[in-house]
This record gives sequence, C-alpha cells and structure tokens, in this order.
Amino acid sequence: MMKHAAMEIESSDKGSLGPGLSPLSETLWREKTNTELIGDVSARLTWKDLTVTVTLSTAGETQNVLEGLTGYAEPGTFTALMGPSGSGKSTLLDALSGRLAANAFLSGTVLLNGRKANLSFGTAAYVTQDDNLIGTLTVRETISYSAQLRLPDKMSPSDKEALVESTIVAMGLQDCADTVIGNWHLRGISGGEKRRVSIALEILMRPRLLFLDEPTSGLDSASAFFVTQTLRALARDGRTVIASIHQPSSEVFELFDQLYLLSGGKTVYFGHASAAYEAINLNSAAFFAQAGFPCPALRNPSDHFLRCINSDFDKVKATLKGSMKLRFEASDDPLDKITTAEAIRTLNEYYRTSQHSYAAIQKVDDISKIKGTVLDAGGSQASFFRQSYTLTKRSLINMSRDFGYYWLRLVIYIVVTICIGTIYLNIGTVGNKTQFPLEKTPLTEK
Ligand SMILES: Nc1ncnc2c1ncn2[C@@H]1O[C@H](COP(=O)(O)OP(=O)(O)OP(=O)(O)O)[C@@H](O)[C@H]1O
Repeated sequence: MMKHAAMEIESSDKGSLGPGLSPLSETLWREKTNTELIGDVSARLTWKDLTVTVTLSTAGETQNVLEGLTGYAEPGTFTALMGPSGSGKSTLLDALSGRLAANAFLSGTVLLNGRKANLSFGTAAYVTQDDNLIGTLTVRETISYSAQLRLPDKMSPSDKEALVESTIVAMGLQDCADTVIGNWHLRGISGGEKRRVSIALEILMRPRLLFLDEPTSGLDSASAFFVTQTLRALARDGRTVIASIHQPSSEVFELFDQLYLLSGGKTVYFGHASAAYEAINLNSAAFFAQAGFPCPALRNPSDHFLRCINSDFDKVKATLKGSMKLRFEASDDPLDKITTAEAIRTLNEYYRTSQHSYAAIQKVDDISKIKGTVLDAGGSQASFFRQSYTLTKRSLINMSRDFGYYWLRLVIYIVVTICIGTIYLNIGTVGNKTQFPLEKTPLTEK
C-alpha cells in the first residue's frame, strides 16, 4: 500500500493526461471526464481590472474594496497575497475563487485557462482559516472518511487507500497519522498539524488550483515554515497555489515565488517576491529601493513592506505624539519624514508606471491566450448510500469516543430519569394521600 502511495508521489508529472497528474489522479479525473486524452489540465489563472464593490446599507451606500487589480498565477508557482489587515486579501481570494458575499459585486475579467470559468469544487479547492475537524478521529481516519465521502464508488478500495496514504505522505503527516485530532478534553495533534490535515482534505480530490486564507495564522515560526514549505512542494508538483499570508518570517518569505502586495484594495506591488527588495539581475533594481523606500539591511523584508503600507502606523504615531510618549530623533529612514498614507500613494503611483506593472499586463494577455482544459469534479462523486453509510459510521465512532458528547450525556439522562422516576416513589395507591396538604388549610378546618 505504501509502495503504491510512494509511486504516486514519484510519478507525478508523468501522467498521460497532462503535466502534474499522477496515475491515481488520472484515474480520478478519467472517471469524471470519460475521455481518452484531455490535454493539459494545469490551472492558469488571470485577473484583469478586477474591482469589487460592496453595498454597505439598505440606503445603497457602496464602497470599493478592491480597485483595478491585474495579476496572474501559473502552475508550479506559489503566490502570496500580503497586506495590512483590511487591505482586501480575503476579498481577492474570494473574488478569484467565486465565493464573494451576496452584497459584493465584481467587475473585470477572471479567466481560468483562457476561459471564464465557474470555479467549483474539484477544479479549485479553498482552505479556510478555521480547521473544522472531528476531534475524536485520528488523522488517517479523518482523511479516509473524507475519501469515502467524495471519491467515486467505482474506484477500488485499494486505490482509495493508496490515495489517502499518498496524501498523508505529501502533507508530511506520517508521524501523527494514528494520533487523534484532539478536542477540549483529548490531547491531540499540534496546530500546525491540524492546518496540514485541513489542507490534506482539500488536496485529496487533486485540485489543480489551491486557495488558502491565512494558512499560517496562529502558528509558531517552525510550524508556519513547515506549512509554507508543504504548500511550495504542492506548487512544485504542478499545482497553482495562492495564499494570503499575514506577517511571514523571513524564512517563510523566501519560499514565495510571486508576491501580491495590497493596501486599501489597490496594488502596491506584484512580481517576483525577491525583486521587491533586491535586484534579481544586473538590469533591474529592487522595487522598494527604486520607489524611495529601500529595505534596511537588518530588517525582515515582509516587516518592511507592511511598515511602509500599513496606515495604522500614522494613528499610532499621532497617539504617541499626543501623549508625549514618543521622542522623535533624527533618522535616515524615509518613513519618518512622511506619513504612511503618503508612502502608500507614492508606491501605488510608482507601481502603476513600473516595468513590473507592464510585465504583468503583458503576461496576463499572453496567458489568457493559452486555452487549456478546465477540470470540474462537480461535487462528491460517491453515491447517496455510500455517503449515508460513511456519515452514520463516522458519527457512531465519534459519539462512542467523545466523553462529553456521549458518556456524559448518558450519565445526565440516567440521573434525570432517576429524579423524575422517584417523584412517585412510595406514593401508595390511596387517592386522598395527595390531598393531605389541603386538609391542613384553615378553609378545610372550618
Ligand atoms: N461583503 C462585505 N460587505 C461589507 N464590507 C466588506 C465585505 N467584504 C469585505 N468588506 C470590507 O472590505 C475590507 C477588506 O476586507 P478583507 O477581509 O478582504 O481584508 P483582509 O485584508 O483579508 O483583512 P484581514 O487580514 O484582517 O483578514 C474590510 O474593510 C471589510 O470590512
């Protein structure tokens, strides 16, 4: 079984359906598409002049959350969306993955493999910030039940098992595969491992495009590095990976291929992550240095970018100035001479006319011309009976293992039953016994 799993990892990129598909994934897609050869299934995503407007009240007040964004994500690359809180990272992910709220309206063009596509389950996977996992199940059981619920009935049990094992290996979860996830009374796997289980559940269906909202939030630096490294490995396997990341360490930042930097819903920078702070060849210069905000030698690049574009720093400075807690000393830092709002305006303007912006527009036009296959798994492929059986089994196992859910409830029900049952204990069979208190009332005595 493990041999089969390892084979899948090793043989990726050699599948006959196109680059990045292993024999097992191929079986999965062939079941769905029922075609002999469906060509290149890599996901090339482009967005042009993307604007998202939200309606704020019933009076029809509107606000632009994103304004005129243009960019692309290619197979084999890991694109990081960065920006201060409220800059529009999650909204951009939602807009690209077709999950915008009902009060949000999108204008502009989003193309997948050169076509307007409804990005549904299977084509693209979306990993949210929260890990919705069942605490009493082990990692292997969690992934296995998910496989039973979603994979086609026609797929043999050994193939399903191999797919589960290969997913465990791909996410580096072998060491904790038989450990429970954990809950309030059950010590389980770590936060980083939980995040990797959530990603494992999404890559089970072998999506070609993976969106992740803050996959490293709440993790310590080592766990964040491990999760990001795993995402990079998934990208290197031919997938297109786009993730919003809040405040990466310098080690994590080095793992990004492309960086999309947002502030107030506008693009501050889009291009090679390293080109933002260093010259990547003799003909180029670091973007931030050219724009007048060079990254100091000992500063983490991502901290520097966020320092430049987070307008909350203006409020902090004003508050500290007002309370006389800040002594301003002479410094060479250009950010001390202007407000962050001015720095953001300068960077927005500089990016708009930079070679990075022109290169991105050119690349979007080039990529949009490549017409690839859009794979659409269209939801679970398991039959109704298979799903019912799996859900019932999973629920029974969860109840029997969950002390709070099952055993504590059972004890409470028994206690309540005894309490209600003993109200009538030894009451006898004489009817007037129940009228005893009435006999003692003054009215009755008269
Ligand atoms: N559907 C909506 N209705 C009203 N306002 C919205 C909606 N979606 C987003 N916004 C607003 O748009 C702005 C950007 O939100 P978004 O969640 O995309 O930011 P973010 O960069 O992901 O922030 P964080 O890092 O804190 O998650 C916020 O001010 C938010 O309140």
